[in-house]
Amino acid sequence: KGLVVTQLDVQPGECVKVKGKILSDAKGFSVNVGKDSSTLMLHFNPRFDCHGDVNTVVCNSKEDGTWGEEDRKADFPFQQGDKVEICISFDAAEVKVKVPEVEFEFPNRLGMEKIQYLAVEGDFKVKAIKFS
Ligand SMILES: C=CCO[C@@H]1O[C@H](CO)[C@@H](O[C@@H]2O[C@H](CO)[C@H](O)[C@H](OCc3cn(Cc4cccc(/C=C/CN=C(N)N)c4)nn3)[C@H]2O)[C@H](O)[C@H]1NC(C)=O
Repeated sequence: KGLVVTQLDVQPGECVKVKGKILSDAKGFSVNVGKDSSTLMLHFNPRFDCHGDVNTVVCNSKEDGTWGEEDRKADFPFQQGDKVEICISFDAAEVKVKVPEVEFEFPNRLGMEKIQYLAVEGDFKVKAIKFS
């Protein structure tokens, strides 16, 4: 199922860092932060080849189990087999996802004031997580 961390209390301006390795035959993976699995500030979903998407980062929010509008990003700074470090931070207006060379932004649609939940799913092997 993947790594799930609950009972977090990450405040605006703080950073959730996920270090790991993308599988060499990855089809996709996702990093999810929010309140719980049904209420996500951000579903960050790089797709190598899945759901009909090729090399596309799909971002979305989820409110009480209902997906919001998808936001497909132009950049795709990932390669199968890569080691990556993904840093997520947020403020009242937006969520930022920093990876080497690229920073993605996504609106804080739900106006969440803290991150209590982190889940990493799919073709990604988590090596470390750090909260700073
Ligand atoms: C065109 C038809 C209608 O439009 C499509 O409609 C689909 C269903 O709504 C959307 O898809 C949905 O989009 C959502 C975001 O909005 C979530 O990503 C959701 O996934 C949830 C989910 C996560 N997870 C765990 C997970 C996450 C990542 C990888 C894996 C597994 C890797 C597989 N590895 C292998 N096999 N080696 C597993 N499971 N389900 C996805 O189903 C498509 O984007 C959308 N496409 C477009 C262009 O609009």
